[in-house]
Amino acid sequence: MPTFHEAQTSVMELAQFAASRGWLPATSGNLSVRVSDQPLTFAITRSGADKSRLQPEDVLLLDADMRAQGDTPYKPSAETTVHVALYQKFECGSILHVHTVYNNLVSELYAEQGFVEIRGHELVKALGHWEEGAAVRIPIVPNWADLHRLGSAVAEAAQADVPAVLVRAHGVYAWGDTPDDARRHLEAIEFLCEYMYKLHLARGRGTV
Ligand SMILES: CSCCC(=O)C(=O)COP(=O)(O)O
Ligand SMILES: [Zn+2]
Repeated sequence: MPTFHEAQTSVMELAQFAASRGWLPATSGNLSVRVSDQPLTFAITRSGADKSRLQPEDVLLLDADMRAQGDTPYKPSAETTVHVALYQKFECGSILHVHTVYNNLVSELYAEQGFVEIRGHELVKALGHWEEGAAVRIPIVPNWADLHRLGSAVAEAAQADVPAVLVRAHGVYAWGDTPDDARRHLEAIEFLCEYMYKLHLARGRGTV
């Protein structure tokens, strides 16, 4: 498990990476790294920070009740509820939440069935599925305004073998055992969302 200082640095590096891809527009998104298990503590971005230029003080150490450890004038991410619910369900070490046009489009296209299925695509290997013709179903949950309800909905929908949940017309939560794993999963999910949307368009035009 990392120290708070190490986790803080990881959160800042992850934010730099996601921001460089344009995945954290208009202060959206939140990122966290687990620091301890029992009791649960984790480093997470503060609410409203511009995640493309985080300073160390923009990353807070919180407990499972979302109380900041140590002095800070800042409030934790409004979506800390989702991070806590996922850390309590899984032993993951890092959780990343981003808003992108492609993950939003896919969440709308497949919202009614409650998941998007990706079958037989090479990049599902990056999500841990190496078997022939593997399929993954990424759950899609409503964008509940009540953030405790949103946290419960994401955690209930989350499956151990698919490290992501889409929130309709909002964004995606992706996680992994380590910050690098979470980042790889997020990159794969974003690639696959772009692919699924463009495949949908191409099929509509009859070009594939
Ligand atoms: C300005 S984006 C709306 C809130 C949101 O969805 C988000 O991801 C950022 O919220 P935070 O409190 O973590 O800054
Ligand atoms: Zn969000």
